[in-house]
Amino acid sequence: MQTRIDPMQTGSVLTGTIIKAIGGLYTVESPSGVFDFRARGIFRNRGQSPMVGDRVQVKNGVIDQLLPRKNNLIRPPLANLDQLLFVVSMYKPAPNLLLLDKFIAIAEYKQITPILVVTKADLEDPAPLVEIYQKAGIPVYVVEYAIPRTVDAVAACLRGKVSAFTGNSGAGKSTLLNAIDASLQLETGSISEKLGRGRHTTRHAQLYPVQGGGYVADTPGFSTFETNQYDIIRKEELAGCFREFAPYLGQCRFQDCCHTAERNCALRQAVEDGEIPRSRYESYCRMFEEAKGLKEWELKKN
Ligand SMILES: Nc1nc2c(ncn2[C@@H]2O[C@H](COP(=O)(O)OP(=O)(O)OP(=O)(O)O)[C@@H](O)[C@H]2O)c(=O)[nH]1
Ligand SMILES: [Zn+2]
Repeated sequence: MQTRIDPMQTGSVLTGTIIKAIGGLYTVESPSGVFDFRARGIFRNRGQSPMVGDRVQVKNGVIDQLLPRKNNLIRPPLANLDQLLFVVSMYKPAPNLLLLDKFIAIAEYKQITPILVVTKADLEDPAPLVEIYQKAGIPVYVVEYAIPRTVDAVAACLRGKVSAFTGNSGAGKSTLLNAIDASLQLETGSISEKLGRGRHTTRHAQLYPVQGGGYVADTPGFSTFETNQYDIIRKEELAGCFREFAPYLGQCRFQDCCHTAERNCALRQAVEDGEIPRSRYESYCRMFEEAKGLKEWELKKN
């Protein structure tokens, strides 16, 4: 624990987390309090840019050093995420498993824990979806607003972690955050108030402290996680982004097995045996085909 210091005082050093970034002004939460700082010009020269979620060192009232990042997303711009909660509704919109598996793979690739949150379970039986993802080893929460503990369970999984929510329009993100806000008591007011306003106008992200530790990230008016050219996974690395494939990798007849059409493929056998969910395997094959078509220059940006 740092002792309380005046961050503007000459010679002072402070370490904290950027919780907000607007127009070159960074809000840093530290053991000494919450302060706004600018960053040294050197970052711009190096093409580095401090991001929300970054751990930084502040010297003489200026952000002087970015501490190493665990991971980062480009859109929304966020560093050091621990977990991504994918909000998927059972009905209108219906689940799109290929899209979901793409996002999950990107999270795995960036070493962000994927978590599935199923909504509108009152409108359509969630059991088949839950079975697929539980079998895949991904944490699944089914939210039913008539049963408060199902909301509390989601709130509890946020404590002590840096989390972000994402999902299709209409999947129920705002509804969920509203419900969570009460059981979680997010500081600095309600996130949900910021959701749905100024949609697609701002792209900056913000971290909201969670009582008991941790943060929830939100991008005002924009909480959809986008895939873009930065989120491309090489075909050789793709199988490693499906956690339930792990026990079978290296077990195939051919060392360089792509697991798409080869004979004596341990992974394909596991699908036949019902050990790997078929829909997950199909997503892998679709993504593998897409990754095969990538040009080297598209991968360099990663
Ligand atoms: N029946 C039912 N309706 C729900 C549930 N969750 C959300 N809804 C409804 O679904 C609609 C969309 O929910 P929102 O929370 O606005 O969805 P969103 O993901 O925030 O959508 P965007 O703001 O477009 O990104 C609203 O009419 C909600 O009342 C649920 O669990 N059951
Ligand atoms: Zn194989």
